Amino acid sequence: MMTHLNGEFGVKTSSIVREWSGQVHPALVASFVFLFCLEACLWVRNFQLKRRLPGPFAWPLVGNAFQLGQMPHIAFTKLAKKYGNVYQIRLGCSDVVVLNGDKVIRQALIQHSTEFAGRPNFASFQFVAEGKSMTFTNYSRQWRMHRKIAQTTIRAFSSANSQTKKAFEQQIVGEATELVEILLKLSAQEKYFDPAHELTVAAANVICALCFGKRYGHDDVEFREILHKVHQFGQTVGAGSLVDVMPWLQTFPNPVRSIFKKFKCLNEEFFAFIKNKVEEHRQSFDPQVTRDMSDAIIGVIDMAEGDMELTRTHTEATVADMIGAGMDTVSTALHWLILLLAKHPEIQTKLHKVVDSAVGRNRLPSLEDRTHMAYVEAFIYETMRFTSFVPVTIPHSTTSDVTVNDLYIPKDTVVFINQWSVNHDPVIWKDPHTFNPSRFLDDNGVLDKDLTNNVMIFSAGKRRCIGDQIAKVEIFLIFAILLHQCTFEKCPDEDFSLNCTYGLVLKPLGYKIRARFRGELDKSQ
Ligand code: HEM
Repeated sequence: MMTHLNGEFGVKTSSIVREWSGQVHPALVASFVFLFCLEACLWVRNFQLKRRLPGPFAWPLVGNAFQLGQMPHIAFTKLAKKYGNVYQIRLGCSDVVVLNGDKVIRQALIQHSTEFAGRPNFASFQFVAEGKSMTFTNYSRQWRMHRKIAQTTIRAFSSANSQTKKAFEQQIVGEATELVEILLKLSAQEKYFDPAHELTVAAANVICALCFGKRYGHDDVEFREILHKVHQFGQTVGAGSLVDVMPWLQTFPNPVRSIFKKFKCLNEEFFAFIKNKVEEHRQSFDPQVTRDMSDAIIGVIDMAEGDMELTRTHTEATVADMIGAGMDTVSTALHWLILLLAKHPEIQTKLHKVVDSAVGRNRLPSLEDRTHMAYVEAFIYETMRFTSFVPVTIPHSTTSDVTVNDLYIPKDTVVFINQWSVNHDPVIWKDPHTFNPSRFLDDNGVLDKDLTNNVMIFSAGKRRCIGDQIAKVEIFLIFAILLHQCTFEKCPDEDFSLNCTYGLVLKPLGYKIRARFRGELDKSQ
């Protein structure tokens, strides 16, 4: 019934590391040696001048970049055992402080929320939404205003009142029922398949309907391309990405520079798609009728241009932030949920019983059923905790000097927040490497809210995810409907390991399942 995580998580080699192993021209080797010596001299000087935090020895030029391996969050957790929960590494030319463990991370993000609310001045961040992305800009008065507008817009279209709540719910139910149909179609003639693409389209359609009032077919070619770009984006901006910490790699041909060029292109193409959609909205904009989130943002930012520091490009960037953040994350959660469901048939049977007894067989699950399905919620929380599929947040930076755990961190330091270490912290989790949804239920089968609050997947503090509530609603409803309608069986030829690819999100490596229909709704009851 339980899955042990140790040794089960594997990883597909990151494209940077894989490509880096190629040959470079001798002249470049000479430049490399020169730079290495220069950096060594600077390093010795800095070492004598700076008050350093604990941390591993950092090699000149590359620092600790190649010590992080293919799963940086695991390497960070191992280093914490040796150097404590606050330590410093060096990545290329950047000093990076890594925060680990529940206590330290909450102390930093909640008690010192403003000090840790910055974003580093990374080269890649300047290319996201022409440098106007709320997600990737540093802490400032303008950023606070930008974030407030984005948050208020999300609330207005998901939870502001019973009418918006119902409309949002109906949109999700529509996507989930279409998803069921497609999964069953793909399972025809006993076929096994990877559900990744269908889950991505379902999640993407929910956020596209909110932003543009439009959804796409599962085979739409233009949409497929956009989804692919969002996926590639996440592969480049995760912690441990070399493009930002070794800017000198951009000065001569090498695989990292190629990856960076590709990153710029995909950002331009993705932003062009968003701009085009927002421009269509501007053409037909009517201040009396707010059709969707694009209209709402146009109504606030475009219409107040001149009175506010935000421009029309910020309008487009806000929409890009929502679409970019809302697609890959929710679909990855669903991808892990189905993998773990198929991997644990005995848990799946229990979940079916819970759903049937809360909902019956004459209607589909709704949000109101949530309180009667504690075990379903527990399964979702345990999946988030166990996989920690956003293992490290988007990099933070300090906005002023700050002390954490009695250790001094200067202003403008890059900070990595290791969420995986919170979710596997042995101080708060019993057997953290065991998959056990029941850990979230008390003796009466009621969901333990204190424990669910300990799961960290949406970060905390001033940079906490602004889509957390809509993500939770979406994940619960889609998952509950899939459970109500289908049984998922794993392909017997596969070992169903928890191998994954590393990026901003950890994605399961392709796996195959089959969906079986659990029977027509009995409308006569
Ligand atoms: C399961 C789904 C999701 C997960 C696990 C997730 C997780 C995260 C994490 C870890 C961050 C970074 C926080 C930090 O840097 O400390 C973040 C930021 C963000 N998320 Fe989400 N997210 C999810 C869904 C969504 C959705 C559906 C939306 C929008 C509609 C969204 C919008 C954002 C935005 C705009 C930010 C940037 C916040 C800022 O920099 O101030 N997310 N999310």
